[in-house]
Amino acid sequence: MCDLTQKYNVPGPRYTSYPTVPYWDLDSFSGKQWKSSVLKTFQEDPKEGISIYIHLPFCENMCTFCGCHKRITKRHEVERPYINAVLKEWELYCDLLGTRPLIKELHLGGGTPTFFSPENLKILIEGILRSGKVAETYDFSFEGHPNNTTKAHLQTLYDVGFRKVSFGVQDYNLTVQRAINRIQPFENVKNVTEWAREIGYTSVGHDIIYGLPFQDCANVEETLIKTKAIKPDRIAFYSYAHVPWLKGNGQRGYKDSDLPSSVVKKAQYEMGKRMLTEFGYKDVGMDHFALPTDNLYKALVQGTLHRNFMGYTPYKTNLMIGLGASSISDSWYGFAQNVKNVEEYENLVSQGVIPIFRGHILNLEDQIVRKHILDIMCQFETTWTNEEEQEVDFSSILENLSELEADGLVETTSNSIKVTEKGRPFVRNISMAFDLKLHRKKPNTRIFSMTV
Ligand SMILES: C=Cc1c2[nH]c(c1C)Cc1[nH]c(c(CCC(=O)O)c1C)Cc1[nH]c(c(C)c1CCC(=O)O)Cc1[nH]c(c(C)c1C=C)C2
Ligand SMILES: C[C@H]1O[C@@H](n2cnc3c(N)ncnc32)[C@H](O)[C@@H]1O
Ligand code: MET
Ligand code: SF4
Repeated sequence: MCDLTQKYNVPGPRYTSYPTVPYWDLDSFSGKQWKSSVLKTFQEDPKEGISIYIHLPFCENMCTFCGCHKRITKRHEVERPYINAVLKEWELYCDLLGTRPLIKELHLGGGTPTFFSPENLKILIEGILRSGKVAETYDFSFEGHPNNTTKAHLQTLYDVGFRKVSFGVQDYNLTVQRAINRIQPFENVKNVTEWAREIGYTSVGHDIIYGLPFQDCANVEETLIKTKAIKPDRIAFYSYAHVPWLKGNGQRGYKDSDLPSSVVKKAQYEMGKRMLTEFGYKDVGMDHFALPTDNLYKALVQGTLHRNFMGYTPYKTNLMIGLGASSISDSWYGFAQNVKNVEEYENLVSQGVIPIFRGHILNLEDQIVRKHILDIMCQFETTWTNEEEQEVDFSSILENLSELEADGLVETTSNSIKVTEKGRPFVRNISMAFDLKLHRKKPNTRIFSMTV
């Protein structure tokens, strides 16, 4: 296993989208095209419903491992103007759609959604729901910080329809916590998990990371043993993505040599996977484990699992609107990203402008490749048709896969591939074989994190 780990430990995308952001064709994108692609998808099937992602970018403290877009502040006066801007942006989209959309999925991410007071979160959600209708089956979720999530946060969001929450845990070891500037006692995680259950949340998730600075196998083991004691319904078991070159993400305070080697990292993953399986969790797909009772695992079994910018989700909608600074929207025919700076975001919205600054419209080849990458990520297999072969160079994809096949990670036929059990930890590498844009133009600077 070690040899394969070293062989396949290369920089690679996480495929929350295809094409990945660095490969968007910015020149042929315009706001006008974006709006018409949103409208086209919405009108194709208004009953399908839409997903909404809301980015809430503030945190009180900077965790130095974090790769998310956030702004560190203790000034809570920022809450109201930000929420007003998000509601205004939502109004701009509702005007474009011309009718109250059906909302199937709503996710609050960050940053730290629980930086905001329960009252302000209530204003936000009620404002969103006023211009939309909630679908019969719906999924509302948020990311909570165990250090500042209160019973009032959990109750308030429950009352407006939230049933799913995930908490950032990362690691329980104090040395690791000091290195990532995130002191977070087990008690805090236990409390918020228990409160969520008492209130009636049906899915509580914990995010755990391996590959953190100063973290060895024993730390991951200890973290998972503690986790077992409170048995969250879902566990995101992430590989630490070291991308200090991304502007403003704050990854600092430790040296590259403080990070576990790729061999240790792989051992942490293997051990974690073994332990989680013993504890009764199912491997759902890249990074995700769930109890068999959780709807993410049920979606995997039923073949309805989907992946978008929020990660894995049990529901697929073709239209996903991302609100807030830095959010990415997906209209199925295109992607668009909002400006990242909070002031610029608020200014543009107040002028009545949908605040996107870049995007990509998918051509036919992109659409076909995206479908197969999604199938690999969500179903671990995919099959293509003769018609698709007219548009996409599958022979070069098969060629890209030949080495992965020789290593026993995939099984291929002339028009299909299946990821083997041994190949599962390498889904990023397998997806890369389909990424024709990456093969045509290899990045000449560092962009992606390592795949292991
Ligand atoms: C809560 C924070 C977020 C996490 N993922 C996203 C957010 C807002 C969404 C997201 N993740 C990436 C992109 C860029 C689009 C793309 O390249 O497909 C978006 C919009 C990719 C990404 N995520 C992380 C990194 C370092 C990158 C870019 C480069 C790469 O692909 O390696 C780090 C990271 N962020 C989150 C997780 C769980 C994670 C690493 C495991 C959460
Ligand atoms: C939303 C979740 O994203 C994860 N997360 C944030 N930044 C990184 C990173 N650089 N590497 C891996 N996981 C990360 C954390 O586990 C957080 O809780
Ligand atoms: N900010 C929260 C935490 O760190 C949610 C996950 S990170 C986006 O716990
Ligand atoms: S991990 Fe969460 S709390 Fe920490 S900086 Fe990132 S978004 Fe903020």
